Amino acid sequence: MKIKEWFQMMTLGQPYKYLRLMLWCLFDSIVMSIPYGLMLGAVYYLLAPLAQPGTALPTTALWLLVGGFLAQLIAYFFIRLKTYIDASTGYAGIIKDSQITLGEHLRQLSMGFYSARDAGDLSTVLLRDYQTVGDLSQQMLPQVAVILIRFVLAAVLLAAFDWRMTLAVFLVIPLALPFAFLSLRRMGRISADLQNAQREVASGILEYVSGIQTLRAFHMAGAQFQSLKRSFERERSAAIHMETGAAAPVSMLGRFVLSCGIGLVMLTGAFLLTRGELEPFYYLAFLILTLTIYEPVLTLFTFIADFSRTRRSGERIQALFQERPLPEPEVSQTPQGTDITFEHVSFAYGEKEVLHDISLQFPARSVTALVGPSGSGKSTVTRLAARFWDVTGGAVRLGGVDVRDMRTDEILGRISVVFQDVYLFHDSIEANIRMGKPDATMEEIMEAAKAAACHDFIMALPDGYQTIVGEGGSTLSGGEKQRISIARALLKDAPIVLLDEATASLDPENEVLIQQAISALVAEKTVIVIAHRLQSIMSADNIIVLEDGWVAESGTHEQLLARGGIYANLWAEQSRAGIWRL
Ligand SMILES: Nc1ncnc2c1ncn2[C@@H]1O[C@H](COP(=O)(O)OP(=O)(O)OP(=O)(O)O)[C@@H](O)[C@H]1O
Repeated sequence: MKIKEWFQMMTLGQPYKYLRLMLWCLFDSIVMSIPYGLMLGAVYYLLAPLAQPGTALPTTALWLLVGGFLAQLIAYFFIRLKTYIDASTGYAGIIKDSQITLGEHLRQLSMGFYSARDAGDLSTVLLRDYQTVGDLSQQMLPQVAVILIRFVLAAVLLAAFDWRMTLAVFLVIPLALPFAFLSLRRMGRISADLQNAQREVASGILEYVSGIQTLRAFHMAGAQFQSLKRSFERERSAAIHMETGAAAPVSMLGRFVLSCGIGLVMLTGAFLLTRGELEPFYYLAFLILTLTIYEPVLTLFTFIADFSRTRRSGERIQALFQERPLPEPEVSQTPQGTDITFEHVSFAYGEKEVLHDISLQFPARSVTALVGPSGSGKSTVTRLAARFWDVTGGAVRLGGVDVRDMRTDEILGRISVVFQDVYLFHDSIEANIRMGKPDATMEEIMEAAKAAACHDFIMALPDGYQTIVGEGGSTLSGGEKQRISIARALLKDAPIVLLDEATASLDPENEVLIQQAISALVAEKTVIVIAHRLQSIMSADNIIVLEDGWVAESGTHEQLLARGGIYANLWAEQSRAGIWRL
């Protein structure tokens, strides 16, 4: 990876803001290095009388050095304070801005992106990955800046004293680096294991918590917990492996090589000293400065483990940024009417084509039902009508306009979607219904709730419309949730309704109520309904039977029965199964 790309990734796409912060850190590090210079000066003045007996101690110079040291202390206090405050608020700002930008970006991604995405995975990126990158770039990059400054300053200073000693100081650094890079690769592999284990744990927890009721009902909570426990175990052993298998050896190795460096400096110095080619003062100066150079290098070594972990987090954040939204037209065209047509539409999820050159008509203000075996492509058709994805061949038209020539919000503004997987937010019932029309009055909300047959059960709740719904709607029954989602759609009053009929069989009372709510919703609308029970769509204006992504047959209920094809068989099967309750 190029340094520029890496820097872009580590600074969460805001390198200039980050560089400004880093300049302060550099300044801070220069000021922090001043005492070393002053100390060397003091040592020099103290040693001078020893080297030439009879000379007086240069007290003025020594006092000046002490004064300089005090001034540095005061200056450093304020600079440190400024750097600390700026850095903390600055980094927090960088992370926040990047998260907001990512949030905005995610908002623009196609609905299809979400339906194919694991929620645990996304939240890992938004929470854990951001934290990992944030923590490290906050700690590591300033350290790198400090190391660079100290290196350059010390190298210049030392080279001015004695080039042979300078060589001895820096010789071990390139020797230690290859080991560090070798370990970096090894750690890359180990940290990939660790991150996979962490992701597995995050998804496992989410799944366990959301599915706990189902699991308990099937006496599977224990078994599923065992699998979650195994994920925890894997995470733990990967973390231990990371420390013992890679991090510890790297820092030990680095420490060893650099300790050899101190030995080398002492040896070279002693050799030059005995030959009279080096003054004792310079020998002392080298010993002090060698330590100040090696110390940050060691810190850098210990950062290597964190760096490889962070790199993957950074890559995952970038991968989300690189997800492209569906192309939006410059000017959104206005559809004439609300009919939907599929013209020779083909569609594939990745490599797998699931709709093959199909042409369909969904006339305005009429109910068209989609029927067919599981996996025949019914849901895909409804989702393509709302442009969750773009077709791979042909075109989907809304009111004569290709949906690709309309802005997504223009399309979704005309469509009410009532799918099976109803999601209610952890908010009041009123707020959940209001989503359909943010500026609706309370009367309108109640009217919609009445039409969707949920007003009575809402009023029976202790807090009525202000009752807070559990996350995902968990405190309401399936039928109640579905009716609230219908009330939401009724309030939106969009001219097109996409409806996925519930597969789960509901109790007769709920079923009647839902049918009543649906009848209110679909009146005078362009409706595409996915029907699982044929009896509920007998009166549909048109029924399209899909099979393996092809249109097998279409017509009214009577026409299809008379035809004696797939529909007639399905009808006979469902009649035999005695599904009807009416
Ligand atoms: N997000 C997806 N990624 C990959 N393949 C998918 C995706 N969604 C659906 N499919 C596949 O596309 C095919 C058609 O699926 P679709 O959900 O449209 O069928 P369906 O008729 O609505 O089925 P069901 O009645 O069971 O809901 C199936 O083979 C399914 O496995």
